[in-house]
Amino acid sequence: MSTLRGSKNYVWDTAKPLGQGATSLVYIGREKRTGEEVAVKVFTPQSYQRPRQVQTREFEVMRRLNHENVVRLLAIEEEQTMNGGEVIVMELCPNGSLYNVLDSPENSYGLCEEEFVLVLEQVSAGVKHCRDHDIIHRDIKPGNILRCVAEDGRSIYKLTDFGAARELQENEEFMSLYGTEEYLHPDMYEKAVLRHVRGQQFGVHVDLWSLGVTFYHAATGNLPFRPYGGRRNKETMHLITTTKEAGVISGVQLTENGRIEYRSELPNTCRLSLGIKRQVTPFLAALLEKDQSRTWPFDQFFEQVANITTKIIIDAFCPSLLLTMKIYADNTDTLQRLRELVAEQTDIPSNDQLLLVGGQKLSSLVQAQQPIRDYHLDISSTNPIIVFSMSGAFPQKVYTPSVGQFPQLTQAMALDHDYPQCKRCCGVLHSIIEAVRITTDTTMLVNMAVHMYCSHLKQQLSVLRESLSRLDHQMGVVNHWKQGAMTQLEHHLGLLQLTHMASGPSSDKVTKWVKVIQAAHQTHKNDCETLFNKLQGNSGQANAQLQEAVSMQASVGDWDTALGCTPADRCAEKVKVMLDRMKKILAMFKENRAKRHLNYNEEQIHKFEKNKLSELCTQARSMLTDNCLRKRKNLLVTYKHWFGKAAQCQALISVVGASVRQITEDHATLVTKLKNAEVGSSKLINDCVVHLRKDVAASQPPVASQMPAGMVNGNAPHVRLVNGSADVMRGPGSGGSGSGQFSGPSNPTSRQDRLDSLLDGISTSRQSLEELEQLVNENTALIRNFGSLTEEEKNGETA
Ligand SMILES: Nc1ncnc2c1ncn2[C@@H]1O[C@H](COP(=O)(O)OP(=O)(O)OP(=O)(O)O)[C@@H](O)[C@H]1O
Repeated sequence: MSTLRGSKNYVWDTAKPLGQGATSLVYIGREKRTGEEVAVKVFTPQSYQRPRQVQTREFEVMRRLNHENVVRLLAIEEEQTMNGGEVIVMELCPNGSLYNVLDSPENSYGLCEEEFVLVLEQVSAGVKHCRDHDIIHRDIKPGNILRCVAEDGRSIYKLTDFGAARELQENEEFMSLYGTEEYLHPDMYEKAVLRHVRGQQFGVHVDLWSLGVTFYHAATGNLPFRPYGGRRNKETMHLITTTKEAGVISGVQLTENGRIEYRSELPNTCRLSLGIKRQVTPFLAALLEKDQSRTWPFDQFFEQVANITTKIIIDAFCPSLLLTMKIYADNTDTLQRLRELVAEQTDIPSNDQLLLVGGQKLSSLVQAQQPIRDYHLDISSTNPIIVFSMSGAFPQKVYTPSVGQFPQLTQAMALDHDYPQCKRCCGVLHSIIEAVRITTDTTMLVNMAVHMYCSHLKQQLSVLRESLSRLDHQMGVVNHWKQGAMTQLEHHLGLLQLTHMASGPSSDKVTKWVKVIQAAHQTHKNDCETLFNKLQGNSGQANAQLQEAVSMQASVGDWDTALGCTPADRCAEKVKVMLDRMKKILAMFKENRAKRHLNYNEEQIHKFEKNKLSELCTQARSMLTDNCLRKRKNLLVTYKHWFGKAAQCQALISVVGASVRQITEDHATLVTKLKNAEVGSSKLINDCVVHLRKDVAASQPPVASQMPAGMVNGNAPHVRLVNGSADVMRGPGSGGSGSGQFSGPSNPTSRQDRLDSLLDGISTSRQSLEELEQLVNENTALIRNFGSLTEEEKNGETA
């Protein structure tokens, strides 16, 4: 007899249903015209015993929904049989449900992070679409979340089974009972499962509780509330959910009538990173809140989901903790916030963190106020931000990858138990593979971290070496200039003494000026010499420390990259081989369970396989603990020792760095002092010149047409530079003694002008070292020029 059935536009094969629910069977079908595959939900005869309005509600609800994360309704058609009812034709979701995903041994301890975030985001989007149409689902659970696979291989989750759904506003309530007991809100559980009749009304928030249980299940592979004995222990189930305190996200009873273990944190075996756990835990606690006055409105739930799913995820690794991290940051967060988030996971305070990316300091790659979303850095799980403590502090806590516990395997053969036990073993083996992979990755990352830290030390040393050698060079220049400036001041004094000789009536005044200028000059000279000597001493010390740091760095560079579990050990591959063997045993145990009775030979083979299962468990456990985790421990001890040395080297580098900064500052102070010395002395000399000019002007009748204005009214002389080219080091007093050549303007308009130039030059001050050096040169030329003037000219007389 044909198993094909149909409606006007569709046919379906009833031989092999896709799934079965309480009220229906779902089959794969095809559209007659296009051949497109669809899912056809055919209702069981019992379902027609429900009131008509309840039956049609599913159609009505589905007609109103249209969203990527809700299974799409294609048609509602009459089955073409004598008493065929209406069937629902939907898009086909051929990859099972979230329940099937979670039932796979691979996900025994929950989904991986990427998949979990997809579930969170997409299920919430589906629920939001329902809420936007004032619809509550009332039977949210992994079995009612179907999975499709997109073209890029990623999962798409879709809400299905609107058999219990109805229209309900946020402030409305309902009385009827729907849902699957483990996922039911405690109040509904009390009424539907415990049958306590209290006439309770329920609001839309019951969906939030079911979502909380579903997300917990997806995150951990287990239900959050588990009484001993499971479903049959209904009173305890109700007790757990109704007596749990706010913030508690799970309650488990491990022994009959035993204590209930409440937890506010996700279990260690959960595969999610610490980063997302910090986001998800309070979120689950809010959803699993029985007290209506404390439950979230839907808007807050959607907001929180968006908050988690739109975060930027940054990979980081802390070698001192052997911890691989995912940092969940907001779009607008900046470097400081990133440091705070790292501190939350590592306990290394923000201001003690050294963050390296590809060997470079993160702070040198991004700006302090730059939002993280604009970091265009190639950060990934294989190239994470490496987090060190600058002070060399070593955190106390250590992360060890958590794995599940193998069940106690009994010797006796028990067909019903052996299959689920073997399935649990497969789950544990999956978690061991993941732990082994983490251990191998950690080794690689520690090697990378050591390499990066070494190059960071080297980089700093080379910068310091360069800074010190630049400072040494500058010291030479400053010394050169210092001597020149001091010599110049001597020249000025010499010049004044010449003026003194020529000034006759003003001789006493000049003597006073000379004394004042000499005293000031001496003070400046002492000051500059003291600082210069200090600088020389510090620079010598910094150079010696730098040498010490260089040799320390060389010894820090020794690191054995073969420490720890490496890919060359092929540990993960070895455990995978064990898993393949175990899966074969699982398949056999499944068949045997279905047979319910085995003959003698089959029984013997079953027993052999059960022993093999036990051996595989021992082998895998030993591979992890005696090999991988032991090596991991050794790696940490060696790293700790290495980091101690590296941190010492870093500390010395910091000392040298501080010295270099101090030397640079002192250097700047010395330059300022030298400038001040020169400007100060020049000003005194200038004042002296102005006074002396006044005296000269008062004692000799001026020739008005040839006198510069500044000389007549006694104002500060106008600065006119003469470009000298003589070398300042040609010898102190060389200009003053008249031994040099005049190198100023070749044809001065008058000797009076030349004398003015000479005096003007003396009173000129400059801003920068180069300018001052040039001034020294210029003034030396002026002084030399002075020697070629006649006595009259020196007294200001014109030819
Ligand atoms: N569109 C679909 N594509 C693929 N499989 C589907 C589809 N719809 C339903 N199924 C399968 O059929 C099963 C039963 O469907 P559904 O949950 O809608 O039926 P039900 O009778 O309302 O069930 P319940 O007992 O949850 O009320 C689902 O668990 C799923 O495995």
